[in-house]
Amino acid sequence: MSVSLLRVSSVSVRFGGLRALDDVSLDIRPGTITGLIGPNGAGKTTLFNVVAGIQRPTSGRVELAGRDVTRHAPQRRASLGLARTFQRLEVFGTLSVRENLLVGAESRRRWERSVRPHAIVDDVLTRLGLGGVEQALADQLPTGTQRLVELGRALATGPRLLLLDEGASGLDEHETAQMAALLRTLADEEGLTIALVEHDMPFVMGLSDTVVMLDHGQVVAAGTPAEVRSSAAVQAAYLGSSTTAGGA
Ligand SMILES: Nc1ncnc2c1ncn2[C@@H]1O[C@H](COP(=O)(O)OP(=O)(O)OP(=O)(O)O)[C@@H](O)[C@H]1O
Repeated sequence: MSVSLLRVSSVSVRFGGLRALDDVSLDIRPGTITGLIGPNGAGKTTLFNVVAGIQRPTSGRVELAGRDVTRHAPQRRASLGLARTFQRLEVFGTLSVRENLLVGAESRRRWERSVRPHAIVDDVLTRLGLGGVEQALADQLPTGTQRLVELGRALATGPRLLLLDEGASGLDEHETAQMAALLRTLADEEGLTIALVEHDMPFVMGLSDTVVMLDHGQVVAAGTPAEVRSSAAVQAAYLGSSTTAGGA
């Protein structure tokens, strides 16, 4: 039996009268890529926030590697192997690429005292092909490279589970394909578990092992990309749009 790395059980989040999440459950197996789709306002970011510990659920439970983390602060979850990136690019523009990655590596040292931050950064620079720009200031780099820096900073914390909130947003077709290949390699060769929110349907469907669709805070479809693509819920939500979802 394969053990879930992430288990979300019956999670609901209410903002006043609004049910942003309504009894959501999902399991993510180690080393897999899960794509989270759904129209604007479906609850995708709220679900990420619940998993990351930024949003306390009104009810339900979150387990990371078999441990109940529902009441754990974000930093404690990070120490258990959770990292996330944000919808808006969040690189430190006035720091160099190396310094950006060091922020991630230094935070890892808080819970793993033996790590050598510069060695971690060297490794991430190599894995992401960023060695040539390590001294460049992040905000002087093109969006595609900044997305890699953001990813690199998350990787430098040594995650087991990476939450990517629109990590391919703003990338051109070529960069998007490169990002997909990179994420696939991280999952297949390093066993990294990835959950991603993405509006680019070909990207999600081509990359994910499992796709989960949220609508009005509920899981309305879940399965392989082929299963989800043919589900009535997806057909209804995205009828007439084969390339993008949600319109963001
Ligand atoms: N802090 C908050 N207070 C009140 N309502 C909120 C809050 N955060 C989110 N919401 C509402 O909860 C619902 C779900 O929002 P959420 O951002 O999770 O959706 P999403 O699927 O990520 O949307 P998008 O694709 O546009 O990013 C929306 O109706 C949103 O307006």
